[in-house]
Amino acid sequence: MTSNVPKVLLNNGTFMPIIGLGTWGSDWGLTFGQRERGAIEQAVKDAIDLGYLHIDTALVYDTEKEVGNAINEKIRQGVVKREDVYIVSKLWNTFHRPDLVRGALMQSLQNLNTPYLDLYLIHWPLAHKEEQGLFPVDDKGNIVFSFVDFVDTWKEMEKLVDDGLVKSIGISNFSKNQTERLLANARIKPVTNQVECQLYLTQTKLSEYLRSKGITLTAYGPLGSPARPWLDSKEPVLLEEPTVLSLAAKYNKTPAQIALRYQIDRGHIPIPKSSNKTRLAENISIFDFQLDAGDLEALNKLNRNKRFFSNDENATHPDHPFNDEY
Ligand SMILES: NC(=O)C1=CN([C@@H]2O[C@H](COP(=O)(O)OP(=O)(O)OC[C@H]3O[C@@H](n4cnc5c(N)ncnc54)[C@H](OP(=O)(O)O)[C@@H]3O)[C@@H](O)[C@H]2O)C=CC1
Ligand SMILES: O=C1CO[C@H](CO)[C@@H](O)[C@@H]1O
Repeated sequence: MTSNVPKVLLNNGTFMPIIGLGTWGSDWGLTFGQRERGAIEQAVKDAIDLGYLHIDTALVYDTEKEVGNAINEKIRQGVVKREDVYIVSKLWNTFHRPDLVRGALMQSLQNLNTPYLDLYLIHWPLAHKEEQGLFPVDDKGNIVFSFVDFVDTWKEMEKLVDDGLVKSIGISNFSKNQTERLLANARIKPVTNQVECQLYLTQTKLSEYLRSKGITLTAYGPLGSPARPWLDSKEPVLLEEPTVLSLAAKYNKTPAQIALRYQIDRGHIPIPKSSNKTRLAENISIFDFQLDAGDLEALNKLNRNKRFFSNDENATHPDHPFNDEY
């Protein structure tokens, strides 16, 4: 398979394609089963045809089966081989207890119909009550917490690498302090921290910290997640920012391409989601230009530390990552 997507060298000697396809169907939020089935499967097939070789999913997205069907179909068609595709999935909060980690991974492998993952992430640093479904709630509708130490979870993640079930492991939504504590106790370093990163939340400090530790930053919601179910129509729209529009005109690119190139030029790995073939093609056509230093600085100035994924329902959990400065 030929693809013009560059790859990033990770701290364990493996390579990750520098842009990935997001597959969180933001259209159905936390209530599964209400979306049109098949859209993600078609998107992944289109994406592979267009040269995407990195697909991001998670057990909790309920898209693993569609992702797996699409990849396996493209393997059957001879478009790609398994080793060409970089598959990322995530351990959900209800499976942090060490005895549950391997079973959760096996469920993901079965859903994806693949013998191994390229990368497995701890989805959030905080745990939820085990064995009561994916969203355990009390009679008031509040999420029920669990207090498993993520270091204990990590030790099980390391064993998955030892056993060849996952090539790399990483973290998601970890703050600097949490990453620091993990590193102090880890035998295998995380290759990435997947966090929200977009023009209103540029993550300057976390990005610098992660770089100093040899950990990449994977940028989720890089387009500002415009289809999130909790969208507030009064909020400014990232892709309509005057700075973004004027740079789009200057470089003869679209606002989305500017937002994505901003991540690439900062050494991040963006994972935009699209189920539309034209936009999929647009989002990957960002390797024929570069933002100059002044323009990067102008984009940095759009930062307002605005999280679209504030995770407020977990704010009282002791491992809630966003009580830390970054
Ligand atoms: N680790 C974590 O906790 C999290 C991880 N993620 C991951 O990150 C991925 C990306 O984040 P996500 O929240 O989906 O948000 P994104 O910022 O990627 O935005 C996706 C939305 O933008 C639209 N879009 C895509 N391309 C364009 C374009 N060129 N111009 C205009 N609009 C466009 C899409 O619509 P359309 O499909 O119609 O093109 C979709 O509605 C997720 O899918 C998921 O895989 C996301 C949230 C949290
Ligand atoms: O990846 C994600 C997608 O959205 C979810 C919310 O609905 C998040 O909890 C999660 O981190």
